[in-house]
Amino acid sequence: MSKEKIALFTIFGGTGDLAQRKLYPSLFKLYQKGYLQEHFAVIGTARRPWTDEHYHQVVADAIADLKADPATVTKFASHFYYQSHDVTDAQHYVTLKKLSEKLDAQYGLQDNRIFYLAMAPNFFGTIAQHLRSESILTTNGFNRVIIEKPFGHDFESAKELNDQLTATFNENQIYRIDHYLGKEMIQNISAIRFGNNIWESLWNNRYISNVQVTLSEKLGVEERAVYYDNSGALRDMVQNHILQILSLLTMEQPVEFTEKDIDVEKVKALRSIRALKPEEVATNFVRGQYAAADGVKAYRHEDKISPESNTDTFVAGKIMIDNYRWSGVPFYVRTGKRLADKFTRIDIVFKRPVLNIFNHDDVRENGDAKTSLESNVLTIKVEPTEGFELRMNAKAIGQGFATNPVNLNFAHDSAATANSPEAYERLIHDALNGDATNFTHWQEVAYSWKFVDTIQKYWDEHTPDFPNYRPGSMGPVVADQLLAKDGHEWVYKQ
Ligand SMILES: NC(=O)C1=CN([C@@H]2O[C@H](COP(=O)(O)OP(=O)(O)OC[C@H]3O[C@@H](n4cnc5c(N)ncnc54)[C@H](OP(=O)(O)O)[C@@H]3O)[C@@H](O)[C@H]2O)C=CC1
Ligand SMILES: O=C1O[C@H](COP(=O)(O)O)[C@@H](O)[C@H](O)[C@H]1O
Repeated sequence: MSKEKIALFTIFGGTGDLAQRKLYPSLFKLYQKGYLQEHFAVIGTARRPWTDEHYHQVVADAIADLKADPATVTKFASHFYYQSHDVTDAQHYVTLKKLSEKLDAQYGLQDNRIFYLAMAPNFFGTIAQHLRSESILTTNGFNRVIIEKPFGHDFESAKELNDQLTATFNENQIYRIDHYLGKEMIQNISAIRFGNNIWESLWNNRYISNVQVTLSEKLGVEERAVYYDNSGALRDMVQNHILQILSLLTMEQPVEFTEKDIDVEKVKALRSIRALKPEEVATNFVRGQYAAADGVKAYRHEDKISPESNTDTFVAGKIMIDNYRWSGVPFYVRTGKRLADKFTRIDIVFKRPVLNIFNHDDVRENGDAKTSLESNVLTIKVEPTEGFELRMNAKAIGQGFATNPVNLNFAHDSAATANSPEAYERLIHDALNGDATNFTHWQEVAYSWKFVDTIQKYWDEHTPDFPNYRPGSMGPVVADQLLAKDGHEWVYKQ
């Protein structure tokens, strides 16, 4: 059976950064792998008056790093068409419909449509409404819309946006992108949990002491200062990526590994997160903003950022899950810009053995049992290395009976990861297949915003003492104290 997928992509925001850095390279990789062949076309739209020839050059430049042979690049780019289009102008949709129908006939696209909204979210509702009112949606093939983040600014705006979208599309036609769900090792969470009895049987509050999720970035806000200053780390990373990861780590085993069953379990997990009362925010969540150091400008002195900005460029928090499996286990999360390094990791910290029988001095202290044995830690390395590490206690070589922690390591080999589809490529492929498993469903978005809104509201009402961390560090000292007061510490320290 041919693996070819047949569709017309209409990219709103076709001249933008996301389209050029992520979408065109991903489409090209799907083309190289034969998922896209003869029966696909792309209409790129935006306001600037580009010609098709110029657009082909932009597409070729966007994939230049992939070092493909020029003939293949030219053939691929020939499937791209540019339409100058202001999304607020109804007349432009009439032209868009004509071009879509022409390309459908030319490439045999069977009325299959993917609308990719790679634009600022305030336009999503307008676009969806025009797609319906100007009858751009087809009746015979599929119509799917891929929505970029951020999906709203808070619960109310997310709901309003969702209402606008669902006036045109059913929930099963809406693909809300969270690119972390397209990452190899995030998808691997389910494989290790449900594919290995040793983990699933220990995956609960009897054996796990705490879980730590770290999404660390070395860079600052780069080109996205205006968006970021209006968002901050909590909205930019916690509401979506971190809570999605948390739902995969904590959900119950789905009846079947299908979109519907996984969504049911993820929603239950997100519903089980203990909502914070306003007075509990300060003891459970801390925020930070980077100062100047070592030639790096302070956040408040970055281009397009107000010198008085109180936007959080770092957040760390403790999240409790009120269900039978997780009651009592803290989930510590942290993310930030201008930290020590660029990496993502999940550390599952197991409870220590109750006694250390190997060292008699340790066994009793003031009549209490005490152990100096280290906790076992399972680390899921999401990036840059993709793999797992397990810290165990083993006998130290030599006389006597001392123990040492040792690490068991597995990393995907670099050849395999080089060929593994990048997140956007994988997610676009899923959307072509009509598989929304690795996209965010509305109820998940809604519960995530409700949790985050309480924290954001408290922060908006209390002025922080910023800046409070050095670029190149792992964030403010309050992030360490958050764990220390529970008798824990971050597994990854600088
Ligand atoms: N860039 C990134 O790395 C990421 C981006 N995102 C999200 O993706 C979306 C796009 O981001 P990004 O590509 O960076 O943004 P850009 O500002 O680079 O692109 C915005 C696009 O919208 C077009 N546009 C603006 N106004 C109109 C209009 N009235 N009618 C038609 N087109 C218009 C612009 O083209 P023109 O000016 O020619 O009209 C441009 O193509 C945003 O929602 C962002 O949050 C999410 C994750 C990462
Ligand atoms: O969604 C976002 O993610 C990126 C980090 O993604 P990664 O795949 O490079 O880890 C972040 O830089 C950006 O601010 C945020 O909007």
